[in-house]
Amino acid sequence: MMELNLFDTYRREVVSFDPVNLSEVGLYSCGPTVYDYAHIGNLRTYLFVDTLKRVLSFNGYSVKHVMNITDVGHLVSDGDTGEDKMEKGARLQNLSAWEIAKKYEAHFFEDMHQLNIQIPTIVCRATEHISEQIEFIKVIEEKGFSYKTNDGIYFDTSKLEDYGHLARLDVKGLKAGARIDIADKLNITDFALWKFSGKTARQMEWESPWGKGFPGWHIECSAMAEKYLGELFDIHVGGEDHIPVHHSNEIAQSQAKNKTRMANIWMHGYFLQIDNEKVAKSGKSITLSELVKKGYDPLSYRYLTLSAHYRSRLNFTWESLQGAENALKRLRKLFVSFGETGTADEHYMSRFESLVNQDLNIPQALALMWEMLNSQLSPAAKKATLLHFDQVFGLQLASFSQMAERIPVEIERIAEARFQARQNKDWHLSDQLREQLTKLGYSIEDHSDSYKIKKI
Ligand SMILES: Nc1ncnc2c1ncn2[C@@H]1O[C@H](COP(=O)(O)OP(=O)(O)OP(=O)(O)O)[C@@H](O)[C@H]1O
Ligand SMILES: [Zn+2]
Repeated sequence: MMELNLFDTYRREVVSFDPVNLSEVGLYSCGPTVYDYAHIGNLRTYLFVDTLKRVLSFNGYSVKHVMNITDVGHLVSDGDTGEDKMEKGARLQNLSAWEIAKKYEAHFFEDMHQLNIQIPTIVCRATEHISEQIEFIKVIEEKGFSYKTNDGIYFDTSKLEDYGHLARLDVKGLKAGARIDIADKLNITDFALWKFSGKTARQMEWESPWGKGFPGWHIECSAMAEKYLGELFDIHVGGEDHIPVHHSNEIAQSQAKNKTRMANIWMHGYFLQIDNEKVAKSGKSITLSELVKKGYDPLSYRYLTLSAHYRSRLNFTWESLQGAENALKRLRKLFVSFGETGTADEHYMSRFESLVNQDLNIPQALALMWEMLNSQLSPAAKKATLLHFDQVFGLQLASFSQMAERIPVEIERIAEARFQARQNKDWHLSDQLREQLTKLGYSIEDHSDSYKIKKI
């Protein structure tokens, strides 16, 4: 087997992957905060995690992937101040925090499905692991790494010699230049482990040895990763914004309790940007269903993300999405035109493996795919090689049938009218149009904000 090399943010270098346990790789990725729709920036990070997982499987590893759902405790500001994003979402949308969590978690998995992202082995909600988080904080407290203020229990980052190593934080410099109010905190980098409910009534709160309240955002990942993957596992993943705060704090908690840095390799996906600004819920934001409504195939977005290396920022434009869609359509046409599949080509397979194993060089692997398609290989060999590559790309070529692209305009028109009727809650008209489609030999698969036409 060829060596697999991955970039470790902790060491700032490409390292050879050497799993803790050969029979199963332990992978943890930070999941969504379910107070709003995920935007395509968030989805870029989940696509990166999915590609990483596919590369691990491609190398013969079985992967235990754990992902959390943040449904409590993620405050509006990274500095442990401001409202809880869940409670704020609930207030703005006139739903309970629990309803908000349920609603957006369902939307999130819908997006995952549309992008052909494999579901993690274990999905764990923060609100369902409160006792594990309390136990974790208790040990941190016993070991002398915490202190109490008026509004909660805080982690004392000055107790660790190398706090912030992951981010190469200049803690002394931060202190000297501090202009922000650190309230009752002892150090600017200290963070909440448990927050008290205080005077304002909360929808989500629990009893604890320190009083009624809720966990800080970072403790859920340390506690749940340890529960499902142990004190030291293989790879921990998230977006680049997690490096200075969230992941630095996860590491601090696990160092205090277990004397480990949680994972041997820390990997980070870089931002999707629009006009060179981070795509963000509070700023420029586009959702997957907006792309679908404009007529794009979700997998075109997947293709677009494959065209940039995960450690470089990607600037989203509609032109680039259109380019990806054109490429994907061409790929599907070629795939179908090749007819029966044959034997994959050894030479291209080995070049492909060395590219994906070199810190996931997917853009070059994609270029290699086009080189192979334009080569002198037989159609049957091309098809087999393409299917081999698609284990990593995840473009679902194997299940793509020619029919998918040949929906008659008339059928599209009726389906769209039915979608509009559904949006207007005109159930009678919507049912009539569905019947009409069934008679014409088509069925509709409904999604929350879109639909898919299928030949019966
Ligand atoms: N523009 C972006 N490009 C790529 N990944 C992103 C982007 N914005 C956030 N992420 C990542 O998406 C994942 C989900 O994060 P989460 O649901 O907490 O959203 P968020 O960080 O609150 O998003 P936002 O900043 O838009 O409010 C995290 O791993 C985060 O690092
Ligand atoms: Zn996390």
